Amino acid sequence: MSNEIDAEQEYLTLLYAHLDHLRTETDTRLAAALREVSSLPQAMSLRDATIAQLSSQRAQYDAVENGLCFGRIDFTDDTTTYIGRIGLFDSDDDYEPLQLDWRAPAARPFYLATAAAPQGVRRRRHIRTSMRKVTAVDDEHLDLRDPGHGDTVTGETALLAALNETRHGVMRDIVETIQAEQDEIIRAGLNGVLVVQGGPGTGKTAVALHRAAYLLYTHRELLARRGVLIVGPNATFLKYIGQVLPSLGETGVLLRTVGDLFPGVRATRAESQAAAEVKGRLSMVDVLRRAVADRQVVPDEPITLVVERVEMTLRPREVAEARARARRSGRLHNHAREVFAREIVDALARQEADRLGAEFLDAADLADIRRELAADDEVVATIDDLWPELTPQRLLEDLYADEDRLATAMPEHPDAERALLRRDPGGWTPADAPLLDEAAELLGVDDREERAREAQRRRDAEHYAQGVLDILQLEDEADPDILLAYDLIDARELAERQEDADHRTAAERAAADRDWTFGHVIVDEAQELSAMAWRVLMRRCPSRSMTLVGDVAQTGALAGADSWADVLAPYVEDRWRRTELTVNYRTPAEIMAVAADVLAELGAPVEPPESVRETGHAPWARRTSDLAGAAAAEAARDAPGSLALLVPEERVAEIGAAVLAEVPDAAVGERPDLESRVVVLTVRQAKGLEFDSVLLVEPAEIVAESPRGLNDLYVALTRATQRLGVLHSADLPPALTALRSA
Ligand SMILES: Nc1ncnc2c1ncn2[C@@H]1O[C@H](COP(=O)(O)OP(=O)(O)OP(=O)(O)O)[C@@H](O)[C@H]1O
Repeated sequence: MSNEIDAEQEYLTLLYAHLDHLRTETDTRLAAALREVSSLPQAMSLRDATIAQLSSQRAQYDAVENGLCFGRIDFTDDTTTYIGRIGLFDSDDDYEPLQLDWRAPAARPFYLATAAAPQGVRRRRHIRTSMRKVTAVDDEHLDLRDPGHGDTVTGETALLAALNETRHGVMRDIVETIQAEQDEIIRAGLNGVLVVQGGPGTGKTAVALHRAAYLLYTHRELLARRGVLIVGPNATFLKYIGQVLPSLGETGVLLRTVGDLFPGVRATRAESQAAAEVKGRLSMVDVLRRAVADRQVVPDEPITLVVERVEMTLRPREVAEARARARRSGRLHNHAREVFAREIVDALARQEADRLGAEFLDAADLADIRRELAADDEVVATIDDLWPELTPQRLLEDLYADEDRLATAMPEHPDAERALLRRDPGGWTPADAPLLDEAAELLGVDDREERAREAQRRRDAEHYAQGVLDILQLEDEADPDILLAYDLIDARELAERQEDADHRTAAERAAADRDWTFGHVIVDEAQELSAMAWRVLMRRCPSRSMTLVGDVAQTGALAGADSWADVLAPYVEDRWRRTELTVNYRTPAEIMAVAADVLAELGAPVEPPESVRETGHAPWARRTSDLAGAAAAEAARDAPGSLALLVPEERVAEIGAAVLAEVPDAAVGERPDLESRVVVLTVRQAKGLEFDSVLLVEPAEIVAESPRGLNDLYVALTRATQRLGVLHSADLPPALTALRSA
């Protein structure tokens, strides 16, 4: 085998030499572009675009430094293909491929070929490396006639080696060992809604991220322009997965929680599960509609105004008429305010005309009266009281702070009303963000000034572009057969091209723009999203090009989903595809046997995934009257790898303090550092994460804490890659019988 390693080392060295050459070449071009100076804005804009493109290229070369090449397939016709993180080509040999990008169609047999369906592959080789050194090769012989068949298929495969590695709080890519059922999903077509249902540890997150990388590679032009959005359940999770796409050389993807999708709002405030559940209900659309309507006021009594020392009266009937007209205009609240204001001014102008004697006034006099009234402070203030211009933030803050407003907006739900009442403004919760977004849809942003500025800017740009074309025309009075710039492009088009000179990535532009629509949206832990959150995502993706990965047996949020069909019916009816992942790569069989009983008790319409391996570590349970002390002692033990203590919400403070006393660098709190060896978390925080060992504290309490407590228990049990222990003072929940007998 050492000969084989030497041979692969030689090839790998050649590949790295190519990578180094590409780096140097890019650096040289980058330096040249940076030196370029021109007084022509177009030239500078082109320069900036070149710099942006070269910098991103350079970042990609750095990103693929580790594990540049990881595979090789030998075909029965004696050809060989190397597979790696990016494609490399030999410029001295007609650009023959030296290695294929893992996403290229020709690389597929590396992931799909089996002994039963070898696809012309004789041997698949996993090349394991450390830095730039080959450390091992694992061969699989797929052609049964091959003399080497049977020699090396035993022993630790690259997959098991990857699965048994210790975890350090940061998710890694799986590009070297993607399995066939995962590959099918990663490479599924771009269009339509694809649901990936899969039990814990089946690689849903990994598949979602690799799918993003695959789609960006395959549909680069469209997706670089429109952007890809990946939605995850919380900031800790996004940090956990944040390195995977960059390690695959892809940086232009927007990673967000739903709470962060409303531009300018960071939803970090905490709230009760009950309040979040109410805010997630679809009926909140009507609640917000009523809340807006409630801000369009008709007074019970006439209003007296003093304009220019003259007393005027605005009668409820006149306001009601103005409101009816404004509502009938069909415009959004902030836009219809203009109609309302005009009607109120008209009503006051009629009074003034009557006072002065209408028969003595001509049209110009009436227009003057209207203008003066419309500019009068007291009139403006009155209109503001009756039909205020509202931001989404103000609408929600005022609603939450006022029992009467809540009662009007939610007449059928007194309990829900109480859940929403809060008097201190102090920030937004994740469940508020979809409501702010919905409110923005109902209110409309008064962007007239912004639009006027934009129109003027466009006119200026076109005017300038026309000047440039005129100059080119003068300079090029040459052969009429030669196509010139102005034959191909007009001023408007040239101006539009300059617009593209906004060199922020699509992800950066999208993050700042509520009206942005993405080329593709990927949702992880999609079962957690509320009906209101789905509305936001569907607005951001009218093409419905979406990948939704999740597990309806792991739903923890009270507003989350029990069924994919229920979630999707309002948007695509039954026009969506469902696919399933069935193999659990994380949780060993010993732990999955315990978790499967909980799943059965849950009664969710899904099968437990099958574990790909055993570890030989039996899960254990121990009763103790001192939970915090026992948990801290376990945390202090010198066990290998990472350890998560998963504890009931109510006990985080107590157990966190006890653990910190023993292990001062343990991570505890709302934004824990997952790279710490010991972490104390609630199940909500641990969703989607994994650790070498898990210590579950008082499972009965975790079950009791939420109507979805059994789902939470299922999630908690399936977080470990190696070992599971349980500490309890109360009886274990009945679903943990297997553990009891263990
Ligand atoms: N093909 C693979 N090769 C190597 N590791 C894999 C593979 N598939 C999955 N894994 C590993 O299995 C673990 C679980 O994967 P992942 O977190 O994507 O699962 P999940 O389905 O999202 O789980 P959950 O539903 O519990 O959040 C990760 O460590 C991942 O790297």
